[in-house]
Amino acid sequence: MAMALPLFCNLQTRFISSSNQKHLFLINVNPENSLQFTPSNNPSKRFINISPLKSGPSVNGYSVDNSCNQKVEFSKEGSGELNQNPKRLVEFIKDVLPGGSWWRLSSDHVEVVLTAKPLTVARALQRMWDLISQDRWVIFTAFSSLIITALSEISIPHYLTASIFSTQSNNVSVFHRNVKLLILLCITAGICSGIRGCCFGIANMILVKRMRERLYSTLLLQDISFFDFETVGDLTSRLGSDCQQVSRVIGNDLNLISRNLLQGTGALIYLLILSWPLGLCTLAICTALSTIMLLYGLYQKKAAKLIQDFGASANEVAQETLSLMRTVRVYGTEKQELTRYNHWLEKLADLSLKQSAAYGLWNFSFNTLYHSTQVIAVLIGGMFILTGRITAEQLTKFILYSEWLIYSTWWVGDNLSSLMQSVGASEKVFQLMDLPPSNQFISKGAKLQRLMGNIELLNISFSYPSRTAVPALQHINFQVHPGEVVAIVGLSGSGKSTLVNLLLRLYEPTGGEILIDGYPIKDLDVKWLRERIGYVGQEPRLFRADISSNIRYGCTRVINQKDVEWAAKQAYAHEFISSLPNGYQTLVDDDLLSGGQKQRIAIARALLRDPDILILDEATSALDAESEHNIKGVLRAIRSDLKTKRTVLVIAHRLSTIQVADKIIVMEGGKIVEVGSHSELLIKDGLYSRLSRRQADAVVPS
Ligand SMILES: Nc1ncnc2c1ncn2[C@@H]1O[C@H](COP(=O)(O)OP(=O)(O)OP(=O)(O)O)[C@@H](O)[C@H]1O
Repeated sequence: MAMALPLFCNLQTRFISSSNQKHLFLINVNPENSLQFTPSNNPSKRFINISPLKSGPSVNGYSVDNSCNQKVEFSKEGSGELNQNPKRLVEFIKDVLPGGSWWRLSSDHVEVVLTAKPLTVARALQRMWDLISQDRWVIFTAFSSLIITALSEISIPHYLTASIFSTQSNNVSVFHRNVKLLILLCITAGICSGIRGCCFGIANMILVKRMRERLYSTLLLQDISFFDFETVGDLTSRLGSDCQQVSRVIGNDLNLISRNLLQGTGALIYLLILSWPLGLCTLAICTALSTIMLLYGLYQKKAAKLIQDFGASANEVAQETLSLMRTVRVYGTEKQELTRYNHWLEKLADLSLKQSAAYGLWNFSFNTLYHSTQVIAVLIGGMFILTGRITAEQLTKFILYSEWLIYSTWWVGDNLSSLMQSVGASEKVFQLMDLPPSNQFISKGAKLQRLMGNIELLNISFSYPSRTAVPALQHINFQVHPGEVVAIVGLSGSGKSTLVNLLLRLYEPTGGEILIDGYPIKDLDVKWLRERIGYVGQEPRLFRADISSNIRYGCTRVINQKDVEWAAKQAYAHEFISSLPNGYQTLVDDDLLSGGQKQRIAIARALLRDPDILILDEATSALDAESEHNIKGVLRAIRSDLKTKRTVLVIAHRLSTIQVADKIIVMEGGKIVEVGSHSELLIKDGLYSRLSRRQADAVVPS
């Protein structure tokens, strides 16, 4: 079986960062060498995964058409060829020997030039301490009991040996005293070890909870453009498995490292006191062990970081596929999706293989060095006994303590590598946690006494942060007077929803200014403003909750069930809700209702807020003809009812919906091309009248 590693001849993905590390760019180098920059707020993001599938390069497991893709073939069935070619055999051996190319950990052909300063262990521990410091009593209790346990345990071999040798010399009183001390030490070590375990467990739980809390709240306060770059799968992976991995630091790694460091130091001092030449031999072996351990730890840290990344990518694919299960089923792409998921699983397996091999090497080194300590101790110690420099009791104590020392070194090494892994995993979590909240949540804007609903757009231009080179809106100017019903129409992709996004301040315009009641929108308190806007999006999503809660969602004024039902009646949703077995208490989610029903609930949600500005973005697209007629009735009522006078912006493809509008704005390619009433625009015989005619033709058979 041959494994193909494609060379990306026409597409390279690189990450560079500007000096403040806050702006990253994705650069696509195409064959003409023109560069496309895509900025991001998120320093940690792998914007795109370019990785080889068996058939060629891919974007997150999807194949990318790359006609001039060159392939370099590596044979997995190397052994057959290796037998025939001794030169290849030598190369193969060189590759798999420690330090060879097989051990190299590659981040899947995505070259990360710089994301943020790599996180050191000290810095990671400092960050963890910041999170947990307000409950420092747990840590102090844990460490105090750890010290008592370690000291008790390390004293046990001394009294154990002394007890045995005191019986040999028939010294009963010394024997009794030693046995009593042994019992006391065992009980103390047992109790303190229990307290230690419990306190470290609590500290762990507090750490994970705070990390998740902090990360989640940081994510919730990010600009909407941040979510254009990040995927849900990646973020949930950071919140889930990455935080869990980090939790091992206090409960496991630090706990064991401290205990063994303490006991190892105690054992070393004891050994040097017993016999310094023998002690120095053991120390030399432990130093060799520590060096190997350090290298192994660094390797594990890098591997862990990659495992987190690949795990997040696998999660991303699974999340996407499972949430689009209906599409997958209808198009019969189960196999393709499995391949896409498998792609990341294979990468994970490959990494785990390297990790296991490294673990094997580490164990081999440990075992060899451990047994050499025993041999050296018996050899040199035996000679020392023969020359009368030490007693048999001292040599026994020496062997017991040197074993203790070497095991402590091994434990420290093992847990240090686990600590490195956790630090590797925490890197992205802390990077995300460090993202500053969106400016909208920091700046305190003005709150007007009341919102009249006058909207003015002055020379507005905009391009999405993820596609800065393509303008979505260009030099838009229009005004909506209070109480007016204004419709925005145009071909798909002409920028209608983008306009709404700017009005809702989901994005900030790149040029021009929006005025609300004469005030620049960016000077107004964004929360206050949004509370006064009712918005129904193109594809309203429902929360997994009962219908009543879904309608009440986000409503800040005091309301009761009657108000909820009033809003539902206004949106012509009351009838279908009442026909459900549990009425307004029926549990729904995004999949349990039809598109039209979801839209009606969303319209009820918007109306319940009693907004001064109502924005309906294709809010009637999924409604049947009768419901649409009813909604048109709502629009008419809004226009005529002076009590509920509000400014209404309607985006609609079905031009029949918006004939009642006071003004119709026609858009094309991000620009306004026509403005007028329905009849004025028909007379103009421009884009609107063309669209109108086309829709009429589609309805009336010729
Ligand atoms: N989050 C985004 N990131 C990058 N580009 C976007 C984003 N959302 C929309 N665009 C692009 O902006 C342009 C305008 O899109 P917009 O959604 O405003 O069109 P629209 O007129 O509302 O279309 P439709 O009637 O199909 O909803 C399109 O070219 C679209 O591809």
